[in-house]
Amino acid sequence: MLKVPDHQVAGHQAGHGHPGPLIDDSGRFYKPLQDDDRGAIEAAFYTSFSSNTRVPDHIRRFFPVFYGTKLLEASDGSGQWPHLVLEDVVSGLSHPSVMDVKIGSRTWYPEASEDYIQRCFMKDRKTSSLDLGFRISGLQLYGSEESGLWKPDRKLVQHLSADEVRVVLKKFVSSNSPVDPNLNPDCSFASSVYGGSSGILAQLLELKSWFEDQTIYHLNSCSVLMVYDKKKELKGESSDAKVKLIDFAHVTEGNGIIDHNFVGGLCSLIKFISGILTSPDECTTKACFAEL
Ligand SMILES: O=P(O)(O)O[C@@H]1[C@@H](OP(=O)(O)O)[C@H](OP(=O)(O)O)[C@H](O)[C@H](OP(=O)(O)O)[C@H]1OP(=O)(O)O
Ligand SMILES: Nc1ncnc2c1ncn2[C@@H]1O[C@H](COP(=O)(O)OP(=O)(O)O)[C@@H](O)[C@H]1O
Repeated sequence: MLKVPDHQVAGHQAGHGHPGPLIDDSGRFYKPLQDDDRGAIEAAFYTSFSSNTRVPDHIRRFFPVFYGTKLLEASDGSGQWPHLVLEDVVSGLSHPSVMDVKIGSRTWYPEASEDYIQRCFMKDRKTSSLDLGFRISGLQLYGSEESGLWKPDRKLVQHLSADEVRVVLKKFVSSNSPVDPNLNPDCSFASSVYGGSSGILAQLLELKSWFEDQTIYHLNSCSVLMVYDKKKELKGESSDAKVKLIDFAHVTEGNGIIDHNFVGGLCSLIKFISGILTSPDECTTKACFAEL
């Protein structure tokens, strides 16, 4: 049975004349192809990437598995619509904590239309992208049985300062309530989710070392999705923290040049996360929580 995912944290949702993603019980995520160049570019990227022998296997695991495209009844009831069939990277998690981080200080690229460049330019300048090299596009995490799911306003999280971004990255790996402005995030899962030989930081560093060298693709406006199961962390079990790259609607050819916009953003995100691991107790001002 297909259903609308409640774990979607950013991107287009059903409404305003276009369908949104769907999931099924077998762990697949169906992303509607956008009906302009973006759909064709993303489908072409997945097709090229899946068969590109220059992509090492240890890097391939950071991308959702691609199962082709399929015509499906659109989630907004508008009829049959082509969808990308992808691995649902959140499937099987009971209390999924999910954060979508759009990488790059600029989301525009020279090949785009002038109108698109102008829109991106304004968004990059107004959000944290220009200052930090990335912006949090959206997130969700479980607070507690009482407070339930915390899904802060997307527009708010995109515009945070460096201090506020640090707070959100701390909340993401904390056991205490994310909604209480008087609580300093305890970072009790930082070492298991961000740290360790297979944690999020190690995965980001592995990606970085490939992106410092690869010149095949430029991942414009692409996101890092960070995912783990908070329920497992609360029970002291391994939560299989994962990093996946998503959203390839603006990929262009690298033409022998490294994707320095992506590498820069990744380095900046890495610096924030490694700072939390080395100084989890660093005092965070109350003003930062109040905003959220
Ligand atoms: O429609 P909006 O204003 O929500 O903007 C979309 C963005 O949402 P956000 O600015 O983060 O709230 C959205 O960003 P996210 O994927 O949510 O991070 C995309 O940038 C989307 O453009 P495209 O599909 O990548 O070409 C953007 O869609 P377009 O405006 O380019 O259609
Ligand atoms: N393969 C996937 N598995 C699970 N969730 C996904 C997957 N791809 C995307 N998502 C969810 O959908 C959101 C939007 O995806 P994205 O590809 O960025 O769409 P858009 O092109 O509309 O911006 C992400 O923030 C994430 O929550």
